[in-house]
Amino acid sequence: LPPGPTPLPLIGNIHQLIYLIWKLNGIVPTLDFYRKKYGNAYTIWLGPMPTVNITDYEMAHEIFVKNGKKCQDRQLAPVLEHISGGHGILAANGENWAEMRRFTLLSFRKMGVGSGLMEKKIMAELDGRCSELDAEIDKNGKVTVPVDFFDLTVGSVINSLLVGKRFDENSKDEFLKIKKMFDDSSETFNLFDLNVPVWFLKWVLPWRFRITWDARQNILSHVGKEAVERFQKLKDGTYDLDSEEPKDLVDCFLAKMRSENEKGQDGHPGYNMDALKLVLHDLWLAGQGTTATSLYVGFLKLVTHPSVILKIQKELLKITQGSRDLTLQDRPNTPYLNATIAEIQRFTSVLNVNFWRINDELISFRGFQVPAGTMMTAQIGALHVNEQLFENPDEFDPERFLRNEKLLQQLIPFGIGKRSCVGEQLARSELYLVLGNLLLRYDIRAHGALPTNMDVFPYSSAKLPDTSGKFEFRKIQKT
Ligand code: HEM
Repeated sequence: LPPGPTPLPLIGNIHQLIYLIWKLNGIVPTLDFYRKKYGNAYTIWLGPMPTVNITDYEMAHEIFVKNGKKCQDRQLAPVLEHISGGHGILAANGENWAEMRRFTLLSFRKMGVGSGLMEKKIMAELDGRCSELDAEIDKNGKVTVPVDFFDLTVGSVINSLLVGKRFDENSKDEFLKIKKMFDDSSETFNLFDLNVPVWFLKWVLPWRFRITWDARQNILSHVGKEAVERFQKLKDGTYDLDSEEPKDLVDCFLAKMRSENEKGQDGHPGYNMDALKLVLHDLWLAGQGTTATSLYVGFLKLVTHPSVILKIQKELLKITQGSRDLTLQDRPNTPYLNATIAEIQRFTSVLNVNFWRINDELISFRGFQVPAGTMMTAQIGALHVNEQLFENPDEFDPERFLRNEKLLQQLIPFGIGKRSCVGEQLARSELYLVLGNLLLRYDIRAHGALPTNMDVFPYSSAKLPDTSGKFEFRKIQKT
């Protein structure tokens, strides 16, 4: 195994980890500390289990792409596996996972993700949100924009894709309720919960087990409500499916479920209502907060770097002449905006600790022999602050990606290999269209003091910034 701190029997390196996470104030600085000490591949023992952590792109590629088939299973947090029963995408493995991942990617393609159709949906949502801002600007000359704006825009896009409904003024509260449930459950979920066995939680810390269980059940019934209602209507004959032009992911799933059921014994057993709820849950969980946080952090960075805003606006005005919206087809002609989005994603790195994979065969790399059954991962957060790849990593410097084009490839905000992000195309489209078009339409500044704490729960597995920051938008007058 790669080198690492000396483990103690039974507890491994847990005592050192707890001390360092406390002393350095977070998981990413701790992983970075070990990288500096042991190199880009190092072993940390979580109790009796070794974990191999990778903080370099080339090495991550060698393991998770070249040896991709050997490590497509995820180390599932026992409590989440217990709740999901092995269904869904995030906390599933094997045939069930592969089928649901394939199904989701295919359905996304059918619904136009990565094509003009999805672009239209994103722009329609953005236009709707902007018209609310414009009404306020017409009255007061400016509008104050809190994090909810990004949350609702992204939440609406994902909700229309999944269940065909955007969040408007009437359903805004429903969105905020679901969002709060997700946030609360991520805040309480940490490194400990990722690994501890269910029996231990149930018997020794039953209140902690209840928090996770209740949160997930609540979320599942909220997110799945629409699907259950539609299934009922389908049974009553008051709803019909159009498998050629599905309205949303629920339609795609119900059509597939029907066709698999018709095959009888030969049909895939994974298509049932519990599985549908879990797929919806996973896509909502993985797709909403990540994208909205990237936009919010992006604007925090931009308003504190007004020269970057000016350069983007100059680039965008040149190609749109200020007379049309920015489209996905413009991407090859907006290198500065592309570089800025990359730098925002490097800063945001949404996971403090990436999910571990388990290799099912021995993996040899750089003289190390990692036996089957080891937990391995590319630690994205630590990789993105590795100064060997990203010089002066604490600086917000979009131009680093223009000075060295290879860097774009070495940035892996969506993970790497067989378990990389299913929503990458959708997220990239949203970041480009929302960020670019807002900068084309508005003069954007900070409203009051901005928070500097980018990780309010540095011990949790996801990175959650202080969301109290607000922005002021004023319309840019078109020439
Ligand atoms: C900026 C936005 C996003 C970022 C930074 C992001 C990042 C990630 C990362 C780092 C992973 C884990 C990869 C690994 O295990 O190596 C992941 C997995 C995943 N993401 Fe995303 N994601 C984003 C948006 C989305 C969206 C919009 C969706 C869905 C609509 C989505 C759905 C998923 C799913 C389902 C997985 C699990 C894939 C699997 O296990 O096979 N993500 N994402």
